[in-house]
Amino acid sequence: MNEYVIGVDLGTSAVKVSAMNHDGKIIAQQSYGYDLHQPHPGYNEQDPRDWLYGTTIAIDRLILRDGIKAEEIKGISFSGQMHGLVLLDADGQVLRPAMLWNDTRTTKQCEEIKAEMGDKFIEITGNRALEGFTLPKLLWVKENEPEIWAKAKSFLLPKDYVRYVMTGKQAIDYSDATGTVLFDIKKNTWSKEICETFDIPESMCPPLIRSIDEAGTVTNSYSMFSGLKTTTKVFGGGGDNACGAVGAGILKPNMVMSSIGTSGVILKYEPDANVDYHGALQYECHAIPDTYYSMGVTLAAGHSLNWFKHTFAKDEDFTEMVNRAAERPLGANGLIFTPYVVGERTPYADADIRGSFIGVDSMQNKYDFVRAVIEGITFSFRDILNIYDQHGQDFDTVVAIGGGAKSAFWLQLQADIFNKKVVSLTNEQGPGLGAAMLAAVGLGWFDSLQDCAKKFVHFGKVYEPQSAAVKKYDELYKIYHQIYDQTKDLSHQIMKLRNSWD
Ligand SMILES: Nc1ncnc2c1ncn2[C@@H]1O[C@H](COP(=O)(O)OP(=O)(O)O)[C@@H](O)[C@H]1O
Ligand SMILES: O=C(CO)[C@@H](O)[C@H](O)COP(=O)(O)O
Repeated sequence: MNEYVIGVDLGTSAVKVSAMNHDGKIIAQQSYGYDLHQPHPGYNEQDPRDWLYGTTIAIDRLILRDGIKAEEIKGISFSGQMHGLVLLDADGQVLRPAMLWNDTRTTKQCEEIKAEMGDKFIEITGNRALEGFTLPKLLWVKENEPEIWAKAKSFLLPKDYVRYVMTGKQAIDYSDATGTVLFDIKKNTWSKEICETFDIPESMCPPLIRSIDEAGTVTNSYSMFSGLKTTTKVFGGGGDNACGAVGAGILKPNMVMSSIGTSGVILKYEPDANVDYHGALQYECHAIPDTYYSMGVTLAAGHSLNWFKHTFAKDEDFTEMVNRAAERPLGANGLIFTPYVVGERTPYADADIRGSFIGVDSMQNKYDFVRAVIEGITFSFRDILNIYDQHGQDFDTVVAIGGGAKSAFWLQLQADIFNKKVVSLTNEQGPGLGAAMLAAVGLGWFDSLQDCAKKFVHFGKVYEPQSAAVKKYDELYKIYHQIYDQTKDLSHQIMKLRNSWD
C-alpha cells in the first residue's frame, strides 16, 4: 500500500496542500483561496471557518481528484500564517473574525506594553511588541470589545484552529507560541510575568507541543465531515516561516532564506536563544526542536504586487504581467516604489507609513510600474539584510521560496539587489514541504529533520549576481533607502486626516 504525508500550508491568500511519499516526492497538490477583509485602514481579518472549509476541500480534492486513498494518508501537519488571533468561547466556538498578522490597529496597545515593561519585555520574549503580534490583539479586544472578552476562554493561532477542529484538542507549537509574545523564550514556557502584568489569564494560553509531536488523530466528527480516516495522525506543525525554513533546508547557521509570499521575509537559522538583536529583528523558536531563527518582515511583499495587479491589471495573466515588467529597463525608467501599502514592520515598525511611487514620468508605461513594485519589494528585503550586516552576520547564499520565487526574473533580481547567490527549490512550496517533513519525522519515517531534508529538499537553479546590475541597483538602493524618512511625516499627516474623517 502507498503511504503519504500531507503538508497543509495555511497562507494568507490560500491554503495549499501537498501529498508526499517516503521518497520526498510530491505526488499531488491542491489549493483553495479565500478572502481578506479590510473594513478600515489597518484592519486585516479572515473568517477561521474559511480556513477550515478551504483546508477540507483541498484535502478532499487530493482524495477525489488525485486518487489518493484516505487510508494511505498516514500523517498531516501544518504550516500556518503566524500571530493571528482566533478567540474561542467555553464551547470552543469562534467569537469574532480572526485578526491577522498584518492587522495594525494595535499601536496604542503596543505603546502601553512598552511603557509598562520596557526592555524587560524584549529580554523575556526575544521581541519588541509589534502591532501584528498576538498579545497586543488580545489587549485590543479586551479594551474595545468587552462583551466578547467576557466570553473568551482560550485563543489559538490560525493553523492551531484547523488542527483543533480535526483532532478535538487545543494546542500550539513552540514556533508559533514565540510569535504571540506571551512566551518566555529562555524558559521555554508561557510567561507568568507577562500574563500577570497585562491581566491575561494563563488558562487562555493553549498547551505547548513540539512541531514534530503528535497532537491527536482525526476525530469521528471530522472524519464524517472530511472523508479522512480516524487513523490519520495529526502533528503540531509550525509558523509558516519556521516551516518554510525547514522546507528550504535552512538547518544550519550559515544559511539564510528569503520568502516572497503575501508578506516578505529574510530569515536566519540561530543555534541558541541568546543572540541579541535587541528587537530589531524577530526572534522565534524554530520548528526544529531546541533551535531558533531570527527574521525581518516586509508586511506587503507579494501583497503589494497583488494589490497593483488587482487595481490596474485585473484581467492580465500574472506570469505574463511579470514577464512584461522584466522587459522594461532596470530601474523602471526612473520609478521607485516603497511597499508600505499596509504599513511596515522591519526595519520601520510603523503602522501609519504608506507606500509611494517616486519619479513618475510620462514616458513610463504600466509595466515600468510593475517593475518598480517588484524592485521596491526587493529593496525592502535589502533593508533587512542591512540589519544582519550591522550585527556582523555573514553569509553568501540565500534560498528563495514563496510565490515570488516562481519567477526566474525575480530570482535574478534578488541576486542582483542582495549581491548574493540566490538558490531556488525545485518546487517553490517551501512551507508546505516543511509541514510534510514535520509529519514524516513525527511518524518516525526519519530520525531527524536533517535526515528527512536529505530526501525531501531539492535545490534548483543557482542565480549569481551580475556585476553591472549589482552596481546600478546599489546606486538606486541609496535613493530608495532615503524615501522612508522623507515621506514618513507626510504619510502620518494623511493617516491622521483619514482617521479624523472616519
Ligand atoms: N507567477 C508569479 N510570478 C511572481 N510572483 C507571483 C507569481 N504568482 C504569484 N506571485 C506572488 O506570490 C504571492 C503568493 O505567494 P504565496 O507564497 O503563495 O503566499 P501566501 O503563503 O501568503 O498565501 C502573491 O502575493 C504574488 O504576488
Ligand atoms: O507575520 C509574519 C511573520 O512574522 C508573516 O510572515 C505571516 O506569517 C504571514 O505569512 P504569509 O502569508 O506571507 O506566508
